[in-house]
Amino acid sequence: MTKPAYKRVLLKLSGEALMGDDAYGINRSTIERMVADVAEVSRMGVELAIVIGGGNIFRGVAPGAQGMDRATADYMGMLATVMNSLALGDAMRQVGITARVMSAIAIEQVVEPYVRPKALQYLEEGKVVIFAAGTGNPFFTTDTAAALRGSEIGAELVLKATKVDGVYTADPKKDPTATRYSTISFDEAIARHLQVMDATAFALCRDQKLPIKVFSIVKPGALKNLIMGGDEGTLVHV
Ligand SMILES: Nc1ncnc2c1ncn2[C@@H]1O[C@H](COP(=O)(O)OP(=O)(O)O)[C@@H](O)[C@H]1O
Ligand SMILES: O=c1ccn([C@@H]2O[C@H](COP(=O)(O)OP(=O)(O)O)[C@@H](O)[C@H]2O)c(=O)[nH]1
Repeated sequence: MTKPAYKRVLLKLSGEALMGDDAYGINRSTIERMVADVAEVSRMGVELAIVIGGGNIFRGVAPGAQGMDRATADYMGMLATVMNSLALGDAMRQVGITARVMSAIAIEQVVEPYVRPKALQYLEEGKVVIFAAGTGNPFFTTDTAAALRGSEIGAELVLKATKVDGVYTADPKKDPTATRYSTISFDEAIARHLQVMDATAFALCRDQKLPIKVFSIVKPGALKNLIMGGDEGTLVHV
């Protein structure tokens, strides 16, 4: 059997992708499918850390948050990521994968706090680590949390799993003539204001020389193919 191309990666799962075709919340079959993909990679011996979004439950800049203090709305968004993280951790347990949820916000009765050496220990033990509550700070996103935690744990790659299959010249949901890049530099992605990830996340990864792969969460087998070094999605590089 050929070996995985990576030893340690950080996977960013979009909260909205968890909705599947539902209007909000967590779609059961969608989470089960995602977990099956993650479990397959974890069983190959790849050390896997996950950051999950919260957009399926709450988004700080959503219409429902209109008139709210931005920081308060963002804290609600971070708490939403804790719920998704718990759901994901439990779904992993059900397929026999040991996962540990660590929160950037102290809520000790619910999940253990994020402590970097502990996270590294779990990864070395082959456990999947799920980083909840984003960066713990308002005005940031879970994409930035992925860049931050990915840098902290020395991941070789940030994998951004999303609804589109890569980075396009424009938002493919709005512009059907948009074309996909197979690779793009951080500087170009930032300069062109490509909205697939926020500029803070791009800039942090650029400074840390941490490449990002944007790929489809909907395409079956894409995660495994990517881990095996296959051509998938868009590589964002220094
Ligand atoms: N240049 C672009 N290339 C690819 N996707 C883009 C681009 N600009 C905007 N998008 C949008 O960004 C979304 C991906 O962002 P993502 O963070 O996964 O969504 P979420 O906000 O649910 O986390 C896609 O659904 C796509 O419609
Ligand atoms: O470090 C962080 C991470 C997230 N959030 C809030 O949590 C929400 C959900 O995260 P995100 O939008 O990144 O999730 P996704 O797009 O992946 O569903 C955001 O809108 C923010 O309001 C935040 O304030 N700080």
